[in-house]
Amino acid sequence: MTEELFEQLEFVENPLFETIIDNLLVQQYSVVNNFFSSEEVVVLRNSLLAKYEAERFKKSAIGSKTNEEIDKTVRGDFILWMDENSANQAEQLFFRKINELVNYLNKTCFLGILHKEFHYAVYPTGTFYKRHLDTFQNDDRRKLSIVCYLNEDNWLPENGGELTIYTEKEDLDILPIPGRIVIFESQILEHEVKVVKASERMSITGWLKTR
Ligand SMILES: O=C(O)CCC(=O)C(=O)O
Ligand SMILES: [Fe+2]
Repeated sequence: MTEELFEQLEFVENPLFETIIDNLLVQQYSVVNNFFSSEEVVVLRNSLLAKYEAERFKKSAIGSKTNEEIDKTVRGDFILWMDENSANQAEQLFFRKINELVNYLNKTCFLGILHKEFHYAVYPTGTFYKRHLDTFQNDDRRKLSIVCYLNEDNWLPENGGELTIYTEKEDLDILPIPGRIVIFESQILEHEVKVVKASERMSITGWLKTR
């Protein structure tokens, strides 16, 4: 029997995914270290850097994918949208893992995730993304936000660039440690990227969407 067929017949509980779901239910966010191994991070970072150096990134904008406006006082990162249909090997690896999570969420939580969109992001020194809600971007179909950090191993607290999530209880500062992913409720949690003080901050950010 192929693995795929087996999966369709028997539901296998995944402890990591169960932890993510628990976290989301209790606190509306989940921080997972080593979601991507250090080898996978290297592969993904090299893919990002190759495209960044080929100048395929553009200045980020606010608004929806089709209704964009550039405002450097809000955000200063450079982005490149990923296309799953023409994914290179690194991106195939990325989407395999993300799809595993999406399928699990749909099976266990009936989240009804039908679409997803992801982009690479580079925040050069001095850039930031002011406090916002991801659904301000004219997109109320965004259900879960996912950020995956691709920085070098030696990302130090003094480099800045923390993701700060504003919960009812606290302001949570999360360092963009390589391999770490952060998942949170797009429609509920405001967040920001603090000023990057040294180095270039590299990531993949995306949204799981309904309808
Ligand atoms: O890079 C991050 O930590 C968060 C990015 C973000 O908030 C966004 O792109 O909407
Ligand atoms: Fe955001």
